[in-house]
Amino acid sequence: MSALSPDRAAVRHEPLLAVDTVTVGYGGRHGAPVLTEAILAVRSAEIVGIIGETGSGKTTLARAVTGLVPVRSGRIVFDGTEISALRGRERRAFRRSGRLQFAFQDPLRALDPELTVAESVGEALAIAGTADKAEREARVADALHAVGLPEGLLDRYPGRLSGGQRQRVLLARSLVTRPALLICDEPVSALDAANRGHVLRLLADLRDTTATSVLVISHDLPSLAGVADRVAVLHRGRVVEEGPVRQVLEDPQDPYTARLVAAAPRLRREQLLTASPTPAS
Ligand SMILES: Nc1ncnc2c1ncn2[C@@H]1O[C@H](COP(=O)(O)OP(=O)(O)OP(=O)(O)O)[C@@H](O)[C@H]1O
Repeated sequence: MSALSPDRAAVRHEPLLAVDTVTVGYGGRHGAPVLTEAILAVRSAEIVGIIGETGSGKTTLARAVTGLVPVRSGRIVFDGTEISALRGRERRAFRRSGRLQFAFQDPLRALDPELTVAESVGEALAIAGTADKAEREARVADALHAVGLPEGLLDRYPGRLSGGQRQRVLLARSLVTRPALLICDEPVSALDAANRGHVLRLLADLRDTTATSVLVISHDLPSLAGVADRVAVLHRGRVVEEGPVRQVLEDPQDPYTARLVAAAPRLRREQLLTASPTPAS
């Protein structure tokens, strides 16, 4: 597929997630659409980045995939199920399964201040129906280990964690249900350079060791360049370009993408990927 003009071929090969000509708007059927006929495919063990300026519709796309806003037209298929058509009990069951997880934009507000790290991370498992307490504790410990957080933080409340630690707790909470697809909305925007490198590397490790697919939303092109296999460029609610990250960065076909690339700091993919992890405590 060419980088320009994302086409329906991308969704014919039954990827893990297929967003097929999806239009979304707020304020009822007469409000202007903020996402127009969006097409996107995420395959197994692939990191796909969504890039676009503020207000371009990135979060709306993620919210549509997670069922938080209804689609006006088009369909969203996840692992063979048309999730945009699920209603009521079926939709609740799908959500509870934790197969598709969404880590929100703001790590401070997304964590309940009244829950310890252990309670926060364990909550997702309890919701997913993992009743056995010992199993829950083991899975919580595994998830914390996976994101590089020491077990000593299990009993801490979010108010006593750094921004980087909170972001990792959020990731641990999303990972604990072993999702097939993880959607991260601006996972590194609140972090300093060292923590940013660590979180991006975590996402890459997750893909490589557990074949988890990740959809990463960011307005920061260098961050995406360091971790994504493919990127989709959103401009005014439309996917204007989509393709392998190197191709899109080195040979942008859409004028808007070309402007984004030209404006990005000259950070090289290799530099980001070799950023060494920093201790979390
Ligand atoms: N709940 C809502 N009700 C009405 N309009 C909304 C709502 N949420 C978002 N919008 C509008 O939809 C458009 C897309 O917003 P969205 O949050 O998806 O953009 P974004 O690309 O994620 O932006 P940012 O990078 O600033 O997070 C914007 O014009 C925004 O004002």
